[in-house]
Amino acid sequence: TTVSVSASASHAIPTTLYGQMFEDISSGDGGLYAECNNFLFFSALLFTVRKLVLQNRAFQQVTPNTADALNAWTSIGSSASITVIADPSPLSSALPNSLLLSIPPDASGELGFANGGYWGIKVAANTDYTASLYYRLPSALPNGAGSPILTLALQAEDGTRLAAHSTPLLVNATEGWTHISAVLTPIETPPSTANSFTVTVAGFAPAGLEVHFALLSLFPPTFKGRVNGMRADIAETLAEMRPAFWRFPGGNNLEASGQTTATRWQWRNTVGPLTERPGRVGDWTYVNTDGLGLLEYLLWCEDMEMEPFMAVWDGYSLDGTSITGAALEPLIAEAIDQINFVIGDPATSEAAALRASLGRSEPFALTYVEIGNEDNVGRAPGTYASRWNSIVTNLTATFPQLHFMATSLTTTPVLTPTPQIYDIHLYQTPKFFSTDSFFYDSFVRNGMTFFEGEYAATSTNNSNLFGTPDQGRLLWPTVAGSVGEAAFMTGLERNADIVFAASYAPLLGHVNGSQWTPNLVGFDAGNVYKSTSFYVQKLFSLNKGDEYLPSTLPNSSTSGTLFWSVTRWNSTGELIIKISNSAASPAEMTFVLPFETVTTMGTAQVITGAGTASNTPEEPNLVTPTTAQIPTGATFNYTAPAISVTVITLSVQ
Ligand SMILES: [NH3+][C@H]1C[C@H](O)[C@@H](O)[C@@H]1CO
Repeated sequence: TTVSVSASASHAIPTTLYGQMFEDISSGDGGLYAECNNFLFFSALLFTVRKLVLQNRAFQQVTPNTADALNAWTSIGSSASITVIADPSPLSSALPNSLLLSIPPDASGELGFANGGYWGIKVAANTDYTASLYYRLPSALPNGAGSPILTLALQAEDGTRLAAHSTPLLVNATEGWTHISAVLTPIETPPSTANSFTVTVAGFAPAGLEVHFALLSLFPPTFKGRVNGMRADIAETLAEMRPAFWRFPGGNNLEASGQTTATRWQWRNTVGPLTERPGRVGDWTYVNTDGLGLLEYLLWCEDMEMEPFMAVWDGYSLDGTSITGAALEPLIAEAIDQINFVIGDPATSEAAALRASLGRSEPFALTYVEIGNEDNVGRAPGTYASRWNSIVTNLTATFPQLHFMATSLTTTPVLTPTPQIYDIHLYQTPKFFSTDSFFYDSFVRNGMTFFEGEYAATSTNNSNLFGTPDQGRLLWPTVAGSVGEAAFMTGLERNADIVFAASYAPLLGHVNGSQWTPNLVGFDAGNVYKSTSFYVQKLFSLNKGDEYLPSTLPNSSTSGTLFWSVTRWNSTGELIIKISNSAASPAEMTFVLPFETVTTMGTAQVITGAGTASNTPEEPNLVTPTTAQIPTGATFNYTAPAISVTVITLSVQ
């Protein structure tokens, strides 16, 4: 195949082209959000039947006085008993439940309870873990009872205490809640992640003891040291691909999961002190703590130098019901407040003043707001057109500088005002992606632009893209799937005059249990797993170029197996040639470049392997990119390996 390249760019490659889509789908609580204790409750849910309402660090949205409500906590000491209760004088109205530790008279020893982390807690020597909790004593201890000692500790599987902090219980803390926080710094690294966070009391009077506990938290070091921040190893992996944007909070998890609007994601419940965040029954079978909330998302975008692509709820519930007309008005007001929390002026907007009160008076950068998620005709009762009209008319009037993204099908229903942007999602087979990089070539150029907000090869079975593994569903991205996605992405670059952003979905998933596979990045308590598709996303994102150079078109028929795109960094003239070869045999290519002086040595970064090969926890680095110097020139040959992605970079004067 000979590829002749034009010297003059046809269009820019937008800086926003490659980014990340996020929603809490075994990815926030128990993942990117660094709180350890959540992991445990989350795992309890995943291990047990879906019926459970997920427990988390603050017993949010659970049924008190049930075994389920304790699911992830285990008592320490046979005479200690623990129960989750609806506290008669709760820590806050947002957190009405607490854990009651009861120790009977004449008990002795260290008694309490433990939390085993989400399939474990990673503990490393010389690392600071911030443990905190609230406690209160329902009744004063008898005089002369002395002060029982409360100990927060990290404990290894064999019972070794890795780090501990002890403090006397304030025996007169009978009415109010006492907050304690301690930094636990182990001096040794335990042999596994099967560690526990323990809370124990000792030295209590013969009369026994009752203590209420609430909002028990254990944080490891976070990305950039942010308080209530992100798990550093996962964050650093995501940062590797230098994403240009972050779509949040969903995805399905934005939506209302029941008949009522009460189950939608509500931004106000996700900001402010953790004691004021009630949590929410999310759309992926577990309760979200909402410890990862709107402000945390916005600060994360700044820490990662990403643009927020923020969604507002649009009145659609995942059960297919939706609200329109006057009933939407309060939700439109809520969306206006949500946007004002991000960009408003504290002097004129209460929501912006709330942001300022939380320490951020300056507005955040925001350009794009998505109206709902996947609210296409197939899922909504055809009310998207009226909801879009009500919402966007109001938001445009209030925020004329923002660009709103529609989530319905581009062909129907007709929307007014006419959307400037549609968010298109595409889940398909590796073969589809390998042969359909021309998806956008036929789109009319009428000013409409597109956000490919979710795409992934999900299954080898094109008649069941979301089935089970034995029906073809991919558990992990495969080389064939990643090669297909790369072919598709060469098409995104060829059509970057109308496609301004794209993100693989879902971004993150826990390898011990999640609601969706495949995911771009997997993780467990101690590790992060980079998939073959992650490497493709990273290679393309780091080697974007900023202008597209037209070249000989690939074979766009369904027999096509070889796809490429040529871009350039305008400032340096450096060329980037991305190639996807999905054929089982190598592809001989000749590149004819219209430049006088082309370097005779270029760099080729290659991802290749068996089509069914995946990076898994068992073989996390089975397929990783290799880098080689290759002979180049004004005309040069390159052999694209079978089932491979190549990114060639070469300097041109
Ligand atoms: N159903 C998929 C599409 C939806 O937007 C996401 O929540 C899901 C996983 O990426």
